[in-house]
Amino acid sequence: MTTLISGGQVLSTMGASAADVLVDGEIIVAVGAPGTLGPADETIDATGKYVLPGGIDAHTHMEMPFGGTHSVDSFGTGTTAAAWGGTTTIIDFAVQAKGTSLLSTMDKWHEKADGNCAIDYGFHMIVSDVNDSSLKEMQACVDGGVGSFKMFMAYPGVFYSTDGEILLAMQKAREIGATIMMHAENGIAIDQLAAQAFAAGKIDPVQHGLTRPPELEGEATSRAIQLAKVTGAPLYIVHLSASQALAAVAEARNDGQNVFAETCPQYLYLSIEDLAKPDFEGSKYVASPPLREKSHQADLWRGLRTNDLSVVSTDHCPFCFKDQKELGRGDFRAIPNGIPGVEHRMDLLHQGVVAGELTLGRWVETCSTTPARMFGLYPRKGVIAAGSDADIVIYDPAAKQTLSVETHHMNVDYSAYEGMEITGKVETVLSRGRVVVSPSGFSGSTTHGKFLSRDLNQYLN
Ligand SMILES: NC(=O)NCCC(=O)O
Ligand SMILES: [Zn+2]
Ligand SMILES: [Zn+2]
Repeated sequence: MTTLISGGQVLSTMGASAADVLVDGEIIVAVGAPGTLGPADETIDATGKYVLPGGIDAHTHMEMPFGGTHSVDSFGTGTTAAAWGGTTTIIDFAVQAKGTSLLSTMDKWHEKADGNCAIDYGFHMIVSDVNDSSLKEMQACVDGGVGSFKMFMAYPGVFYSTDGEILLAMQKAREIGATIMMHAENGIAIDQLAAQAFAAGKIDPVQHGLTRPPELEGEATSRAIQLAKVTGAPLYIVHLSASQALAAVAEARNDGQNVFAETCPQYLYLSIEDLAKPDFEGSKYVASPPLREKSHQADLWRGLRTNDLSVVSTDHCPFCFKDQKELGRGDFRAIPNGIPGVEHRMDLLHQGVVAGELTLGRWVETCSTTPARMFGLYPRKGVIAAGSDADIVIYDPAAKQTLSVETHHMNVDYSAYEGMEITGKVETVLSRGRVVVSPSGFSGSTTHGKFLSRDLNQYLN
């Protein structure tokens, strides 16, 4: 079966150019001047639209156990919502519980995801129990296509690793060519501040932000960078939110160190004012690192332009307001951490293009091409080119939409972006050549997505 996408502006990291795209089965077979390809079994008219590589969200948490509950999107509902929003690949986190092995964790995540995804998916591994055997197992994870390991300087007693444990994992990563991803917040200091606030009767959601000051993200980021320098391991800072952390990343990159960072749409658009909303509404915005003062946002947009921030991921981790966020009424420390967003990343970053913060090329680069390159998926994913998977988004840059819980497809009872007006909308999405979203609705299936075993040799290009 062949499909011709004709008349559109094909986007790459270089910007837009008028071209047609021919798909045969699951693969793009040609990209050519308008009118030069085809005929095909089916033609999709993309006149006036962008034709871009499907989004790659390198940071999601489907069905994640956290804070005594689970994030509410299953792999099925979460990947379906992702597809609606123009994301055709996710990389989710398998979570090692203390006392368990990395390999049994990987098996468990395969059981959850395999046969249950609407789009292709890979895994990173969260290492929360550093010991001789888990260090050894890191190589087996790499062999199983999982070559990136997230560690936490936050959440003492849960996911937290000491500096010594981080050093050991970084040494191993350096030895086997893997990447360490870091949740960089000083969790030991934060827990003291949070306990003091609670003891003083300060219980509201905004305290989550006030007790996690940006300096403690900056400090942890600098510490992770120094540990990476000593060990020679590449480092990827996840969900960077604060100007102080960005400055540390920029300095390391200027010095030529292999340090990379992502930010997330919530840090570009939402702020501590959302966390301070009355009637416990602020709980909808509790995530770590927390939403910051608005003054950080301009620095983050600049970081995206200068490539000190290389990737935009969502850190999609949805908990319902009712029954889940509610667990922390009376104690902000018990509010499950996470904000839903897997469906909206492409639209929200397109707003950056509309506002003049990003070029079209940078939109594609931060949301698709760079995550593909960094995590061993390029050129199979992240580019519209002959030989690549036909993961293609046809995007109408002039369409208008309003984000809302009433219209989104994520399995969560609120939208963090309720009422936000967006210019631009996904019109059609192909996942490996199959139309999964079109103006007639969702036509995919949650058995379509395949596990992506990632190639370490492609990492961090
Ligand atoms: N970010 C967050 O609040 N929840 C998900 C877990 C994590 O990424 O730290
Ligand atoms: Zn994290
Ligand atoms: Zn996360």
